[in-house]
Amino acid sequence: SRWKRSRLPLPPGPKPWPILGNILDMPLVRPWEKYREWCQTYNVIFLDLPMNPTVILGSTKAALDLMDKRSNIYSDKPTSTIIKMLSWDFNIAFMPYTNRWRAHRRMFHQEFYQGMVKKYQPRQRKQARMALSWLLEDPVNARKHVRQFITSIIFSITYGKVTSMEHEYVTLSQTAVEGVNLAAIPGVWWVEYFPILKHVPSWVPGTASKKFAEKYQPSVTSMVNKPYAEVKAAVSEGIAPPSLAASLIERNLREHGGTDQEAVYNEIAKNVAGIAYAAGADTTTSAASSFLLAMAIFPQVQKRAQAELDRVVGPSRLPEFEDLARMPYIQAVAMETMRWMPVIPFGVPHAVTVDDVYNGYHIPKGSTIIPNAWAMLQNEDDYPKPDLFRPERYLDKNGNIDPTVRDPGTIAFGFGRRICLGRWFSNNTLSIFIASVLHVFDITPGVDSSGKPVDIDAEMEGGLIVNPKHMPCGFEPRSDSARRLIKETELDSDFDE
Ligand code: HEM
Repeated sequence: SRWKRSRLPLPPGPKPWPILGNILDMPLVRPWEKYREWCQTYNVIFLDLPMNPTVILGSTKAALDLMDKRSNIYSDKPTSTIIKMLSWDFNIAFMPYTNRWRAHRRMFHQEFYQGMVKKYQPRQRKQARMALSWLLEDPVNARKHVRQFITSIIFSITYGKVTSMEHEYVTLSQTAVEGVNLAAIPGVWWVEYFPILKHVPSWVPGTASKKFAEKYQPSVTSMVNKPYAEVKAAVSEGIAPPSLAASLIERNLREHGGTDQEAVYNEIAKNVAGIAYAAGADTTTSAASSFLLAMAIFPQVQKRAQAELDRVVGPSRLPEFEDLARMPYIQAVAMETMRWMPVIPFGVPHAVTVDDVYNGYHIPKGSTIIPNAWAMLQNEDDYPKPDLFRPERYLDKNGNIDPTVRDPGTIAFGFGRRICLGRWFSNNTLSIFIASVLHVFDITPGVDSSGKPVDIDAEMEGGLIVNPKHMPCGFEPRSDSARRLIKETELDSDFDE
């Protein structure tokens, strides 16, 4: 009864206990599966969590009805004690719906809107091509190479440097993202429901959140502060290579230097650069990894994609961005990648700012709204035989993209006013990688470093962001000319340590 400010009933849901509500019902592992089970009969489920009424949306219709059509009231974010304790609240995706969020979103958008991301394509193409030679030389470490090429794209655009995976900035961000991945699973941290716990010293048994924050928080702050400070110093010495951070710093000096606004703008610019890196690297790495896995499991998809590449690109060169528009099957492979193994399976929760009514149910003001993207993208009605990786589902009878089939990106990238700001950029990275890899390689499960055949299946693991549990290791050049094309990319490598 604690949330009932209306005569209407709350949405149905598992029966709560006194005081603890549904805390003990919250699934800690693969939560999206339990959410789907709860939503089997009703699209909208209510969970009574102390201090934190929570609504799970189990269908695309419910998510669009509320988070898109009513985005004026569904665009807030839940206040999370653990995210604050980790200092991850610099991330736009976790910011409340305030002027501070607007200022961050505006600045981010200026650097990553659909028309702007074209300028990043040469870097994306180059790094995707370098990944080809790494996959050829060292196929058993495919997972590392995928991460490396994507991290290099984002880091070089953001801070003007190409780094190795061992670089401090890369390891800092990996640790920071590992922290948020664990922190953002609803129900794991009791401090969310009993914030008093954050004041209990970390040596007291049972204060896991405090110890957890002590472990991860320093990496989060360093990830945001250190590379930005380095670029700032280089700008003042006049030696900064071109980068997003450098251009924001220069613009700030030009437009706000010496005014009260300078510090405000500087803080936003630092966060925007940090978010590009933090929100962009692991998400796109997950998508590119699940693409490789899907290819090893569904070889017939490779064959069809390769036939299209042979027709449009031919054997004597690698694919260019301009080719993509003429390759609907490759576009469909990219779309199916976003559906088959959703990168963020239960979305990034929103919050509703006023009491609302949906389908005759009362949705209390302040409720956390969790869109179960995985269930939406695995829904049989929209995507028949959802376990299968079938790019054909997006094509009409002439082989063109069929606009009547829902693009999984409209779910996988979130909803309404909070939809992902990096989606065009990320689509470009993924599409050029897909086209380049399929153009030159036949992908198979392969053998591991001890020569044992690699077992693969479609299992995914993780928290907020998931990754395929298994990665293929078989990357065989399709022909001599393919091998030659891969070898030519090696001449192009560059690293700044
Ligand atoms: C496969 C890749 C990616 C996926 C699946 C993904 C998914 C998402 C999702 C689900 C959200 C939350 C949306 C919501 O609250 O409804 C989000 C937010 C965001 N993403 Fe992405 N993302 C990806 C790549 C990127 C990249 C490459 C960047 C940056 C270059 C980026 C920047 C952001 C930002 C800044 C937000 C916060 C938006 C806001 O709250 O206003 N993302 N993303």
